[in-house]
Amino acid sequence: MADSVLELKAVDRRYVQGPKELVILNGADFALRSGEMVALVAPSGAGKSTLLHIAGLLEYPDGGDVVVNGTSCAGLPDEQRTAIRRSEIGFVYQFHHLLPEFSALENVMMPQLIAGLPPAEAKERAAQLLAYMKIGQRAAHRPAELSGGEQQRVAIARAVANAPLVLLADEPTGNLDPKTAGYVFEALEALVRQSGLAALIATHNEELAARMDRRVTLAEGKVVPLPE
Ligand SMILES: Nc1ncnc2c1ncn2[C@@H]1O[C@H](COP(=O)(O)OP(=O)(O)OP(=O)(O)O)[C@@H](O)[C@H]1O
Repeated sequence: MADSVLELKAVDRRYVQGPKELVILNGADFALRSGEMVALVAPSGAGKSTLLHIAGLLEYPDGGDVVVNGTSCAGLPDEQRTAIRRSEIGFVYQFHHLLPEFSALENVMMPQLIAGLPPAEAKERAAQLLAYMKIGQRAAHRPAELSGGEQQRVAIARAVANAPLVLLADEPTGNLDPKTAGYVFEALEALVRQSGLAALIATHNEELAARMDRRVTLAEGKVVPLPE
């Protein structure tokens, strides 16, 4: 395994807005080491989602490279980027993006079935993950029958269902009240620590950010450390 499971190398991202160019990332470098949890803390509009989408191979940078577990993704064909994303990266969004017509269990099984796992194995792993997230008793419920905190716990279980190396989370507790956010973050943290995943988590929540191994922010298009 490479020392850094995820690297951004001199990543550029600009948006053109009418006559103006909005520079979001400008030669941004970042390395996420195996097993570490890093908080990305920056004001609204600074580019956190942009950085996570590029790191998660959901968007292309205008320049630079994303290296996932030693594999350079610049110039890779779409199918290979998708394959790397599916096997190595789990994504949690602020809003759960669960499939409404499927149960919690089926939602967590889905990525595993897409990856070709036999249904019985996918089901067993999904049930284990939901139990680990303390939501096993809600496995048969559809997303609309779950609370916001429960939906996010299912979304987290789904994100790690394929045993990725890296978890990227964009304000995973941003939509929850502080108490529920605390519970959900605790479950997320326990899962990340237990499975040895590396995680980059964008959050506005200073208290949660302080619990991670280190904190970074965005300044002038670059990723810079925040003081301890
Ligand atoms: N497709 C796009 N076209 C033009 N501008 C965009 C596009 N996507 C994002 N932006 C702009 O880029 C900037 C960074 O957006 P981004 O969503 O990455 O910020 P953020 O730090 O995640 O913000 P928030 O905390 O509010 O979610 C914002 O000013 C946004 O308006």
